[in-house]
Amino acid sequence: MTELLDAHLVVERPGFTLDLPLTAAPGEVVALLGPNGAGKTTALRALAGLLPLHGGHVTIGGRRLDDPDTRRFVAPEKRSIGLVFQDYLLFPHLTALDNVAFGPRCRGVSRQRARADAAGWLDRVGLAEHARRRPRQLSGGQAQRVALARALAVRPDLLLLDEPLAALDARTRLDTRVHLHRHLAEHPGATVLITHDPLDAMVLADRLVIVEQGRVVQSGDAATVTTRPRTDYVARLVGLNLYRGRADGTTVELVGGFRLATAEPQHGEVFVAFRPSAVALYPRQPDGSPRNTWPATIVAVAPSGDNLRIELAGPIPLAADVTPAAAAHLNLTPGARVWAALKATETTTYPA
Ligand SMILES: Nc1ncnc2c1ncn2[C@@H]1O[C@H](COP(=O)(O)OP(=O)(O)OP(=O)(O)O)[C@@H](O)[C@H]1O
Repeated sequence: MTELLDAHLVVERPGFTLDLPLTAAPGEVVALLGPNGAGKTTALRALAGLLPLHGGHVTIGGRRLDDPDTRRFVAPEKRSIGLVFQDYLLFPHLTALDNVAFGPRCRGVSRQRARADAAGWLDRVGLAEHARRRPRQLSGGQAQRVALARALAVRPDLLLLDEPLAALDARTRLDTRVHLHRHLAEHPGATVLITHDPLDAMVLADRLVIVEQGRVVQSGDAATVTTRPRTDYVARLVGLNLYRGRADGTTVELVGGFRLATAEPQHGEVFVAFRPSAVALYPRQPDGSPRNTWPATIVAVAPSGDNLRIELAGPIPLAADVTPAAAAHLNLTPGARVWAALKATETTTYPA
Protein backbone atom coordinates (compact mmCIF):
# COMPACT_ATOMS: atom_id res chain seq x y z
CA MET A 1 0.00 0.00 0.00
CA THR A 2 1.34 3.49 -0.76
CA GLU A 3 1.62 5.62 2.32
CA LEU A 4 -0.21 8.93 2.44
CA LEU A 5 1.90 10.02 5.38
CA ASP A 6 5.58 9.22 5.32
CA ALA A 7 7.48 10.85 8.16
CA HIS A 8 10.59 10.53 10.24
CA LEU A 9 10.29 13.01 13.07
CA VAL A 10 13.51 14.11 14.72
CA VAL A 11 13.19 16.91 17.27
CA GLU A 12 15.88 17.79 19.82
CA ARG A 13 14.98 19.23 23.19
CA PRO A 14 17.24 19.77 26.21
CA GLY A 15 17.53 16.28 27.69
CA PHE A 16 15.04 14.76 25.23
CA THR A 17 15.20 13.56 21.64
CA LEU A 18 12.22 12.53 19.56
CA ASP A 19 13.25 10.06 16.87
CA LEU A 20 10.09 8.60 15.44
CA PRO A 21 9.46 6.99 12.07
CA LEU A 22 5.74 7.21 11.30
CA THR A 23 3.66 6.22 8.28
CA ALA A 24 -0.06 6.02 7.58
CA ALA A 25 -1.97 4.76 4.55
CA PRO A 26 -5.11 6.41 3.10
CA GLY A 27 -8.02 5.68 5.44
CA GLU A 28 -5.76 4.30 8.14
CA VAL A 29 -6.07 5.45 11.77
CA VAL A 30 -2.82 5.27 13.73
CA ALA A 31 -2.82 5.84 17.50
CA LEU A 32 0.29 7.13 19.26
CA LEU A 33 0.16 5.82 22.79
CA GLY A 34 2.69 6.45 25.53
CA PRO A 35 3.32 7.68 29.06
CA ASN A 36 3.62 11.37 30.01
CA GLY A 37 6.56 13.05 28.39
CA ALA A 38 7.02 10.31 25.76
CA GLY A 39 6.93 12.85 22.94
CA LYS A 40 3.41 12.39 21.53
CA THR A 41 2.48 16.07 21.51
CA THR A 42 5.88 16.96 20.10
CA ALA A 43 5.28 14.47 17.26
CA LEU A 44 1.84 15.90 16.50
CA ARG A 45 3.11 19.47 16.54
CA ALA A 46 5.94 18.53 14.19
CA LEU A 47 3.49 16.91 11.74
CA ALA A 48 1.28 20.00 11.85
CA GLY A 49 4.25 22.29 11.20
CA LEU A 50 3.85 24.03 14.56
CA LEU A 51 7.35 22.85 15.41
CA PRO A 52 10.08 22.56 12.76
CA LEU A 53 12.06 19.32 12.54
CA HIS A 54 15.75 19.14 13.39
CA GLY A 55 16.18 16.04 11.26
CA GLY A 56 14.19 13.53 9.20
CA HIS A 57 11.25 14.62 7.04
CA VAL A 58 7.48 14.95 6.70
CA THR A 59 5.89 13.96 3.39
CA ILE A 60 2.13 13.98 2.90
CA GLY A 61 0.55 12.86 -0.36
CA GLY A 62 3.98 12.88 -2.02
CA ARG A 63 4.57 16.52 -1.05
CA ARG A 64 7.65 17.25 1.05
CA LEU A 65 6.54 19.57 3.87
CA ASP A 66 9.51 19.58 6.18
CA ASP A 67 13.07 18.57 5.35
CA PRO A 68 15.83 20.27 7.32
CA ASP A 69 18.50 18.80 5.00
CA THR A 70 17.18 20.79 2.05
CA ARG A 71 15.83 23.64 4.25
CA ARG A 72 12.34 22.98 3.03
CA PHE A 73 9.54 23.97 5.42
CA VAL A 74 5.87 24.44 4.53
CA ALA A 75 3.87 26.58 7.00
CA PRO A 76 1.04 24.91 8.96
CA GLU A 77 -1.76 26.71 7.08
CA LYS A 78 -0.34 25.52 3.75
CA ARG A 79 -0.44 21.85 4.80
CA SER A 80 -3.43 19.64 4.03
CA ILE A 81 -4.01 18.91 7.71
CA GLY A 82 -7.03 19.02 10.02
CA LEU A 83 -6.40 19.48 13.73
CA VAL A 84 -8.54 18.61 16.74
CA PHE A 85 -6.85 19.63 19.96
CA GLN A 86 -7.69 18.51 23.45
CA ASP A 87 -9.12 21.88 24.42
CA TYR A 88 -10.88 22.18 21.02
CA LEU A 89 -9.52 25.64 20.21
CA LEU A 90 -12.80 26.78 18.69
CA PHE A 91 -12.92 30.52 18.08
CA PRO A 92 -15.08 31.74 20.97
CA HIS A 93 -16.46 34.75 19.09
CA LEU A 94 -17.62 32.76 16.05
CA THR A 95 -20.77 30.63 15.78
CA ALA A 96 -20.44 26.88 15.32
CA LEU A 97 -21.22 27.40 11.62
CA ASP A 98 -18.54 30.06 11.13
CA ASN A 99 -16.02 27.99 13.09
CA VAL A 100 -16.54 25.16 10.59
CA ALA A 101 -16.57 27.56 7.60
CA PHE A 102 -13.32 29.20 8.75
CA GLY A 103 -10.87 26.74 7.17
CA PRO A 104 -12.46 26.70 3.70
CA ARG A 105 -12.80 30.53 3.86
CA CYS A 106 -9.05 30.82 4.55
CA ARG A 107 -8.46 28.62 1.51
CA GLY A 108 -10.34 31.07 -0.69
CA VAL A 109 -13.80 29.43 -0.82
CA SER A 110 -16.60 32.02 -1.09
CA ARG A 111 -18.48 32.90 2.10
CA GLN A 112 -21.75 31.47 0.79
CA ARG A 113 -20.20 28.21 -0.40
CA ALA A 114 -18.15 27.80 2.80
CA ARG A 115 -21.24 28.29 4.96
CA ALA A 116 -23.35 25.88 2.92
CA ASP A 117 -20.59 23.33 3.18
CA ALA A 118 -20.20 23.96 6.92
CA ALA A 119 -23.93 23.41 7.43
CA GLY A 120 -23.51 20.03 5.72
CA TRP A 121 -20.66 19.07 8.06
CA LEU A 122 -22.59 20.16 11.15
CA ASP A 123 -25.49 18.06 9.94
CA ARG A 124 -23.18 15.08 9.54
CA VAL A 125 -21.97 15.37 13.14
CA GLY A 126 -25.59 15.73 14.30
CA LEU A 127 -25.46 19.43 15.20
CA ALA A 128 -27.47 21.10 12.42
CA GLU A 129 -29.75 22.81 14.92
CA HIS A 130 -26.78 24.24 16.89
CA ALA A 131 -25.23 26.08 13.94
CA ARG A 132 -25.92 29.57 15.36
CA ARG A 133 -24.55 28.82 18.82
CA ARG A 134 -21.24 30.07 20.09
CA PRO A 135 -18.76 27.65 21.71
CA ARG A 136 -19.68 28.63 25.27
CA GLN A 137 -23.30 27.65 24.55
CA LEU A 138 -22.25 24.11 23.59
CA SER A 139 -21.61 21.12 25.86
CA GLY A 140 -18.16 19.51 25.88
CA GLY A 141 -19.29 16.70 23.60
CA GLN A 142 -20.96 19.11 21.17
CA ALA A 143 -17.89 21.36 21.06
CA GLN A 144 -15.78 18.30 20.33
CA ARG A 145 -18.05 17.44 17.37
CA VAL A 146 -17.85 21.00 16.03
CA ALA A 147 -14.06 20.78 16.28
CA LEU A 148 -14.15 17.52 14.33
CA ALA A 149 -16.45 19.03 11.68
CA ARG A 150 -14.12 22.02 11.45
CA ALA A 151 -11.08 19.79 10.97
CA LEU A 152 -12.81 17.65 8.32
CA ALA A 153 -14.28 20.64 6.45
CA VAL A 154 -10.93 21.35 4.78
CA ARG A 155 -10.91 17.74 3.49
CA PRO A 156 -7.42 17.17 4.88
CA ASP A 157 -5.07 14.46 3.69
CA LEU A 158 -4.04 14.07 7.32
CA LEU A 159 -6.27 14.45 10.36
CA LEU A 160 -4.49 14.99 13.70
CA LEU A 161 -6.35 14.36 16.94
CA ASP A 162 -4.80 15.27 20.30
CA GLU A 163 -6.53 13.42 23.16
CA PRO A 164 -9.88 14.09 21.43
CA LEU A 165 -11.98 12.60 24.24
CA ALA A 166 -9.90 13.45 27.31
CA ALA A 167 -11.93 16.47 28.42
CA LEU A 168 -15.28 14.64 28.35
CA ASP A 169 -17.11 12.96 31.22
CA ALA A 170 -17.46 9.17 31.10
CA ARG A 171 -20.96 9.04 29.60
CA THR A 172 -20.30 11.66 26.90
CA ARG A 173 -17.01 10.01 26.20
CA LEU A 174 -18.70 6.71 25.41
CA ASP A 175 -21.16 8.30 22.94
CA THR A 176 -18.54 10.55 21.39
CA ARG A 177 -16.11 7.64 20.93
CA VAL A 178 -18.71 5.73 18.90
CA HIS A 179 -19.50 8.86 16.90
CA LEU A 180 -15.84 9.61 16.26
CA HIS A 181 -15.22 6.04 15.17
CA ARG A 182 -17.86 6.38 12.47
CA HIS A 183 -16.40 9.63 11.14
CA LEU A 184 -12.86 8.27 11.14
CA ALA A 185 -14.03 5.22 9.21
CA GLU A 186 -15.51 7.53 6.54
CA HIS A 187 -12.47 9.81 6.40
CA PRO A 188 -10.54 8.97 3.19
CA GLY A 189 -7.33 10.60 4.43
CA ALA A 190 -4.94 9.28 7.08
CA THR A 191 -5.47 9.94 10.78
CA VAL A 192 -2.94 10.17 13.60
CA LEU A 193 -4.41 10.30 17.06
CA ILE A 194 -2.68 10.62 20.41
CA THR A 195 -4.16 9.28 23.59
CA HIS A 196 -3.43 7.97 27.08
CA ASP A 197 -6.49 5.77 26.99
CA PRO A 198 -5.98 2.22 25.70
CA LEU A 199 -9.71 1.85 25.08
CA ASP A 200 -9.78 4.92 22.80
CA ALA A 201 -6.78 3.55 20.96
CA MET A 202 -8.26 0.09 20.53
CA VAL A 203 -11.70 1.28 19.45
CA LEU A 204 -10.53 4.05 17.13
CA ALA A 205 -7.23 2.90 15.65
CA ASP A 206 -6.23 0.33 13.04
CA ARG A 207 -2.68 0.36 14.33
CA LEU A 208 -1.04 1.29 17.61
CA VAL A 209 2.39 2.88 17.84
CA ILE A 210 3.72 2.84 21.39
CA VAL A 211 6.16 5.64 22.14
CA GLU A 212 8.42 5.79 25.17
CA GLN A 213 11.20 8.36 25.67
CA GLY A 214 10.87 9.62 22.12
CA ARG A 215 11.20 6.20 20.45
CA VAL A 216 8.86 3.54 19.10
CA VAL A 217 9.00 0.58 21.50
CA GLN A 218 6.26 -1.47 19.89
CA SER A 219 3.73 -1.20 17.07
CA GLY A 220 1.08 -3.36 15.51
CA ASP A 221 -2.64 -4.05 15.61
CA ALA A 222 -4.40 -3.98 18.98
CA ALA A 223 -4.62 -7.78 19.24
CA THR A 224 -0.88 -8.27 18.86
CA VAL A 225 0.15 -5.41 21.10
CA THR A 226 -2.26 -6.38 23.86
CA THR A 227 -1.42 -10.08 23.93
CA ARG A 228 2.32 -9.66 23.41
CA PRO A 229 3.44 -6.51 25.21
CA ARG A 230 7.14 -5.73 25.06
CA THR A 231 7.49 -3.15 27.82
CA ASP A 232 6.19 -2.69 31.37
CA TYR A 233 4.23 0.36 30.23
CA VAL A 234 2.32 -1.65 27.62
CA ALA A 235 1.79 -4.56 30.02
CA ARG A 236 0.30 -2.27 32.66
CA LEU A 237 -1.77 -0.51 30.02
CA VAL A 238 -3.40 -3.73 28.92
CA GLY A 239 -3.46 -5.23 32.41
CA LEU A 240 -1.04 -8.13 31.98
CA ASN A 241 1.71 -9.46 34.20
CA LEU A 242 4.92 -9.32 32.16
CA TYR A 243 8.41 -10.65 32.93
CA ARG A 244 11.63 -11.11 31.10
CA GLY A 245 13.79 -14.18 31.40
CA ARG A 246 15.74 -16.98 29.77
CA ALA A 247 13.84 -19.98 28.44
CA ASP A 248 15.08 -23.54 28.34
CA GLY A 249 12.19 -25.53 26.92
CA THR A 250 9.14 -25.04 29.13
CA THR A 251 11.05 -23.52 32.04
CA VAL A 252 11.82 -19.81 32.12
CA GLU A 253 14.30 -18.43 34.61
CA LEU A 254 13.21 -14.84 35.23
CA VAL A 255 15.52 -11.94 35.93
CA GLY A 256 16.12 -12.36 39.69
CA GLY A 257 16.26 -16.16 39.48
CA PHE A 258 12.60 -17.16 39.96
CA ARG A 259 11.55 -20.04 37.70
CA LEU A 260 8.22 -20.37 35.94
CA ALA A 261 6.84 -23.44 34.18
CA THR A 262 5.38 -22.41 30.82
CA ALA A 263 3.42 -24.14 28.09
CA GLU A 264 5.14 -23.34 24.78
CA PRO A 265 8.78 -24.46 24.59
CA GLN A 266 11.20 -21.60 23.82
CA HIS A 267 14.93 -21.04 23.98
CA GLY A 268 16.90 -17.93 24.87
CA GLU A 269 15.67 -14.47 25.88
CA VAL A 270 11.88 -14.34 26.18
CA PHE A 271 8.94 -12.46 27.61
CA VAL A 272 6.39 -14.34 29.71
CA ALA A 273 2.93 -12.76 30.07
CA PHE A 274 -0.27 -13.82 31.81
CA ARG A 275 -3.55 -12.26 32.85
CA PRO A 276 -4.18 -11.31 36.49
CA SER A 277 -7.33 -13.48 36.34
CA ALA A 278 -5.14 -16.53 35.57
CA VAL A 279 -3.60 -16.31 39.05
CA ALA A 280 -5.35 -18.17 41.88
CA LEU A 281 -4.72 -17.18 45.50
CA TYR A 282 -4.95 -19.56 48.47
CA PRO A 283 -4.60 -19.04 52.21
CA ARG A 284 -2.27 -22.08 52.44
CA GLN A 285 0.00 -23.91 50.04
CA PRO A 286 -2.32 -25.77 47.66
CA ASP A 287 -1.70 -29.47 47.03
CA GLY A 288 -2.36 -31.32 43.80
CA SER A 289 -1.97 -27.91 42.25
CA PRO A 290 -0.52 -26.43 39.08
CA ARG A 291 3.25 -26.50 38.67
CA ASN A 292 3.71 -22.88 39.61
CA THR A 293 3.03 -22.04 43.26
CA TRP A 294 4.79 -19.53 45.46
CA PRO A 295 4.25 -17.58 48.67
CA ALA A 296 3.39 -13.90 48.24
CA THR A 297 2.47 -10.90 50.39
CA ILE A 298 -0.52 -8.67 49.72
CA VAL A 299 0.48 -5.09 49.01
CA ALA A 300 -2.82 -3.51 47.91
CA VAL A 301 -6.42 -4.39 47.09
CA ALA A 302 -8.68 -2.42 44.71
CA PRO A 303 -11.94 -3.08 42.85
CA SER A 304 -11.53 -4.21 39.23
CA GLY A 305 -14.83 -4.60 37.40
CA ASP A 306 -16.81 -7.25 39.32
CA ASN A 307 -13.61 -8.63 40.85
CA LEU A 308 -10.83 -7.48 43.13
CA ARG A 309 -7.39 -6.62 41.82
CA ILE A 310 -4.73 -7.71 44.33
CA GLU A 311 -1.19 -6.42 44.05
CA LEU A 312 1.35 -8.80 45.57
CA ALA A 313 5.04 -8.79 46.44
CA GLY A 314 7.21 -11.90 46.63
CA PRO A 315 9.72 -13.52 44.34
CA ILE A 316 8.04 -11.59 41.49
CA PRO A 317 5.75 -8.53 41.59
CA LEU A 318 2.30 -9.75 40.66
CA ALA A 319 -1.26 -8.62 39.97
CA ALA A 320 -4.06 -11.12 40.62
CA ASP A 321 -7.79 -10.71 40.00
CA VAL A 322 -10.02 -12.72 42.31
CA THR A 323 -13.79 -13.06 42.45
CA PRO A 324 -15.59 -11.87 45.60
CA ALA A 325 -16.36 -15.55 46.40
CA ALA A 326 -12.68 -16.51 46.24
CA ALA A 327 -11.72 -13.38 48.15
CA ALA A 328 -14.00 -14.41 51.05
CA HIS A 329 -11.53 -17.23 51.89
CA LEU A 330 -8.58 -14.87 52.06
CA ASN A 331 -7.39 -12.32 54.55
CA LEU A 332 -7.14 -9.35 52.25
CA THR A 333 -5.22 -6.96 54.48
CA PRO A 334 -1.99 -5.51 53.14
CA GLY A 335 0.87 -7.49 54.69
CA ALA A 336 -1.13 -10.77 54.78
CA ARG A 337 0.63 -13.88 53.42
CA VAL A 338 -1.02 -16.00 50.73
CA TRP A 339 -0.04 -18.60 48.13
CA ALA A 340 -0.20 -17.81 44.44
CA ALA A 341 -0.79 -20.53 41.84
CA LEU A 342 -0.57 -20.29 38.06
CA LYS A 343 -1.14 -23.00 35.47
CA ALA A 344 1.61 -23.25 32.88
CA THR A 345 -1.08 -23.27 30.18
CA GLU A 346 -2.17 -19.76 31.22
CA THR A 347 1.17 -18.25 30.24
CA THR A 348 2.21 -16.84 26.87
CA THR A 349 5.92 -16.95 26.05
CA TYR A 350 7.48 -15.11 23.10
CA PRO A 351 10.98 -14.11 22.04
CA ALA A 352 12.31 -10.87 23.52
N1 LIG B 1 8.47 23.74 24.65
C1 LIG B 1 9.29 22.83 25.16
N2 LIG B 1 10.57 23.13 25.44
C2 LIG B 1 11.42 22.21 25.94
N3 LIG B 1 11.07 20.94 26.19
C3 LIG B 1 9.81 20.58 25.94
C4 LIG B 1 8.85 21.49 25.42
N4 LIG B 1 7.69 20.83 25.25
C5 LIG B 1 7.92 19.57 25.66
N5 LIG B 1 9.17 19.41 26.07
C6 LIG B 1 9.78 18.15 26.56
O1 LIG B 1 9.73 17.21 25.50
C7 LIG B 1 9.42 15.92 26.00
C8 LIG B 1 8.19 15.36 25.31
O2 LIG B 1 7.04 16.11 25.67
P1 LIG B 1 5.62 15.89 25.00
O3 LIG B 1 4.73 16.96 25.48
O4 LIG B 1 5.80 15.73 23.54
O5 LIG B 1 5.20 14.49 25.60
P2 LIG B 1 3.77 13.78 25.56
O6 LIG B 1 4.04 12.37 25.20
O7 LIG B 1 2.86 14.54 24.69
O8 LIG B 1 3.37 13.90 27.07
P3 LIG B 1 1.90 14.08 27.74
O9 LIG B 1 1.24 12.77 27.58
O10 LIG B 1 2.24 14.41 29.15
O11 LIG B 1 1.22 15.20 27.02
C9 LIG B 1 9.26 16.07 27.51
O12 LIG B 1 10.49 15.70 28.11
C10 LIG B 1 8.99 17.55 27.68
O13 LIG B 1 9.43 17.97 28.94
